[in-house]
Amino acid sequence: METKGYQSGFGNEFATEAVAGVLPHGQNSPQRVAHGLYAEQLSGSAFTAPRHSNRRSWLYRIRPAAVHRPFEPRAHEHFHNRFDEAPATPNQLRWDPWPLPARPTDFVDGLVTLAGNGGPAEQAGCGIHIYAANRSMLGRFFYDADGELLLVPQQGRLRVCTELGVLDVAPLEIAVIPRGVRFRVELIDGEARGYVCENFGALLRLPDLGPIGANSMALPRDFLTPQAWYEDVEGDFELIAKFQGSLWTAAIDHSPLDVVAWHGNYAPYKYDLTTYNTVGSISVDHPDPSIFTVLTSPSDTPGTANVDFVIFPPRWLVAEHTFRPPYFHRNVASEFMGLIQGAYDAKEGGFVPGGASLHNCMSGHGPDAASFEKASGADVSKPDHLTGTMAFMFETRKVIRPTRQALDAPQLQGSYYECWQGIRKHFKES
Ligand SMILES: O=C(O)Cc1cc(O)ccc1O
Ligand SMILES: [Fe+2]
Repeated sequence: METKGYQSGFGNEFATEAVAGVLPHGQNSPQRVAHGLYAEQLSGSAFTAPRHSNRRSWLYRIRPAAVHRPFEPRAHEHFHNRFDEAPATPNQLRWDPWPLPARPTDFVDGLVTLAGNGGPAEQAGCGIHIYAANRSMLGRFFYDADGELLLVPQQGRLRVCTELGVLDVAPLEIAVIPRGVRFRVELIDGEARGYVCENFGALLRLPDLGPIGANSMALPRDFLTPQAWYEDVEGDFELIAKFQGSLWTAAIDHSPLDVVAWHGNYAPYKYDLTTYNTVGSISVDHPDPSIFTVLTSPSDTPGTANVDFVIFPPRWLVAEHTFRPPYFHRNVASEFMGLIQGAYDAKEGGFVPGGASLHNCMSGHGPDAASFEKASGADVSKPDHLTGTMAFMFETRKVIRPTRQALDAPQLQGSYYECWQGIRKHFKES
C-alpha cells in the first residue's frame, strides 16, 4: 500500500487531497462536490466550543457515513466499560504481560479491559485496555463513539488505516484515534500487543509549559497526522461500533475508508516518544512526574487532569546528594503504569515489558526493597545514564477500578506486596 506520509503539528488546520482538486474553495459544502463526492462534517467538540478548543473536520467521500445496514448488539466478553463489577481496591496491584492469543484474533477481538473510571455517559474518566492480536482486521472496521483511543504499542508494528489516512505505529510511538473515526488495524509483524487508554473526557491536548517556557516536553511539530488516503472497495463487510460501553455490529457493503480529501483539525495523529524533550533536576531531588506529561485531558478543575499520559524516557540523572529513583509516595491521583521496553528505575524485578501496575489514590508505593538499597548506596557524585527504557503512566483524578477479569487473571501477581516487605528499619534514636 502506498501511503503519502504525514503532515506535522498538533491540532493544526490541515488540508489534504488524495485526488487533486477535490477540496472546495471559499466554502465547505458546495452544491456538487468535485469528482462526485459527498461532503460530510465530523465534529469532535460542541459546535459552540471556544475557538481554541473547537475541533471538526470536513470529509469529502465516496459515500456518506450514514450508508450501512442497522446496528445490532454484538457480544464481546472482554472489552467493556463495566468498572463496578468488583470493589475498587487500595491494594497495590501488578500484572505479568498479557499472553498473545493462541487462536486467530484481531485488534478488536483482542481487546481486554483491565480497569477504568467514569464512563461514556458522564463523558469523564477513561477505560484502560490491553490488546493482544495475531491477525489483521479483515473486512471489518471499527469506531468508538465513547471516547478517543490512545494506542501504546508494546510489541509489533501496527498499520492503522483510518478514514483520514494511514498511521504506521511502532513500539515507542503512540497513536490517537479520535472519537468516531472509523479504522482498521493491520499487523505489520504478524503479532502485536499494547495498551489502550479510552478517554471519555475532554480531548487530549499538549500540557501548558508554565515557567518551563515556550519549548521542551512534547514538541508540537513532532505530532504527525496522515495525508488523505482512500480505498474504493465493495464487499460484505462489518462495521463495529462501540456505543455506551457495548459493541454493535452493522453490515456494510463497502469500505468506509473512502475519504478522498479532508480538511480540519479533528484527525488521528501519532507521536514518537523518543523525541520527547525531557527536562529534570540539575541540582537536587527527584521532580514530580508531571514534567514527563506528553498529553493531558483536562477536567473541569483547573490543574487536575481527567487523565494524563506520562512517560519515563531515557535520561540523565544528575541530582546530587539525592535519592534518584522515584520517591516513596501516596498520591491523591491514581496511577496505572505499563512498560514498553527495558527496566523501570523504581523496580528491580517483577515489572516487565507488557506488564502493568496499579497504585490507587493514597495507596503507599515507590521503590521496591532492592531498588531502595541500590539507590541509597549509589555514588551520586557522578551522573547516571538511564538508557533503553520506556515506562508510561495513565494518571487519573478518579480512582481506577480494576475489572473482575483483571482481578481473576492468572497474570495478577499475588505476591506483589512482598517487594516492599524487605524494607528494613534503619532508625536509631541516638
Ligand atoms: O509510582 C510511580 O512509579 C510513578 C511515579 C514516578 C515518579 O518519578 C514520581 C512519582 C510517581 O508516582
Ligand atoms: Fe506513583
